[in-house]
Amino acid sequence: MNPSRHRQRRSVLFVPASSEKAIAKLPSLACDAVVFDLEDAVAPEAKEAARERLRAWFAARPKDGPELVIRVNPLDSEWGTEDLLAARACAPDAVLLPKVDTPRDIHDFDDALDKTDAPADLKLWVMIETPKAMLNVGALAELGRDAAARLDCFVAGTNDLAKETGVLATPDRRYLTPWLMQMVLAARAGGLTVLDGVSNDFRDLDAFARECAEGAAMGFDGKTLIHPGQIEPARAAFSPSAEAVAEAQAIRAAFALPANAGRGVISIGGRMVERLHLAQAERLLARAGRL
Ligand SMILES: CC(C)(COP(=O)(O)OP(=O)(O)OC[C@H]1O[C@@H](n2cnc3c(N)ncnc32)[C@H](O)[C@@H]1OP(=O)(O)O)[C@@H](O)C(=O)NCCC(=O)NCCSC(=O)C[C@H](O)C(=O)O
Ligand SMILES: [Mg+2]
Repeated sequence: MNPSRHRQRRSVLFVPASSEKAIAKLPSLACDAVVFDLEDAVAPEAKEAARERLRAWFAARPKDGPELVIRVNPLDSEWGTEDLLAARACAPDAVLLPKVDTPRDIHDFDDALDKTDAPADLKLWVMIETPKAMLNVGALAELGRDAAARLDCFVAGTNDLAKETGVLATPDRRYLTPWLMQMVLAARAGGLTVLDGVSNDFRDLDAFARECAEGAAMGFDGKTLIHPGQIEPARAAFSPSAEAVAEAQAIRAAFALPANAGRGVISIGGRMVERLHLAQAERLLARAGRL
């Protein structure tokens, strides 16, 4: 398994690459990953200066800190090639590709990266935000099954999905939820991490905490964020809770009892617990241990 797939991606903050002020704020922020945006958050006339700002920032990048990602414009847009070259020069941990429709788009981008002699450990994240990407999400995820593949992470683009489909983005996300679940399922099949979409209403942190809890329950690994105030609620929601850790420890302890050594299924507190639950508990404890 690719080591980057074990990284925590609970809180993933978008930062417009054009915003000097937002970039200057980064050392004080405790998010798991930062996505420097060259796409929708940057006006056409500001793209070139934004690339230059990124080059300068990455040249003095801190040794430790969050995972660093650059979102480029699509390769076939007027900014795509320059963005790709700037990303290559910055050497982030990953590049995030928006508006992907088909596996061909990923192959083309991968080939373009190879032509720049990009290192094999430069990862590729992909926005799932078009109707075609939704229809192809299983085939897109398949590309992550190869251990050497760059493809590492799906990011839900709920704003673009709403725009392209006409679906109403209600606060409870009732019309978007089936597609989000499909994305989680596909990501699991392909061994990818998968991040929930952004919440635009960044001042309402109660609603945001509910949306994070919902995203965690849906199986997302973390949430993409647009504002520093969203970091802490996301971190909390996507970390194993004290109750979940205690329950996992109880399952581990029960199976460690000599009386249960040869048993596949036991009962704990009136509930059936099988060895698959033990495996699940071990995974949760390992994750909690890494945090
Ligand atoms: C949404 C914002 C424009 C709001 O900005 P602002 O009004 O400045 O907020 P505050 O005054 O509350 O900011 C307080 C301080 O925090 C800094 N700040 C704000 N946002 C960020 C950030 N994202 N990263 C780092 N620092 C940030 C401010 O500079 C203030 O600093 P200080 O005064 O020194 O204390 C703004 O939050 C913003 O631009 N957010 C990011 C927007 C973005 O990147 N959008 C693109 C990605 S989302 C997307 O495209 C989704 C997807 O593709 C889809 O289809 O759904
Ligand atoms: Mg988008």
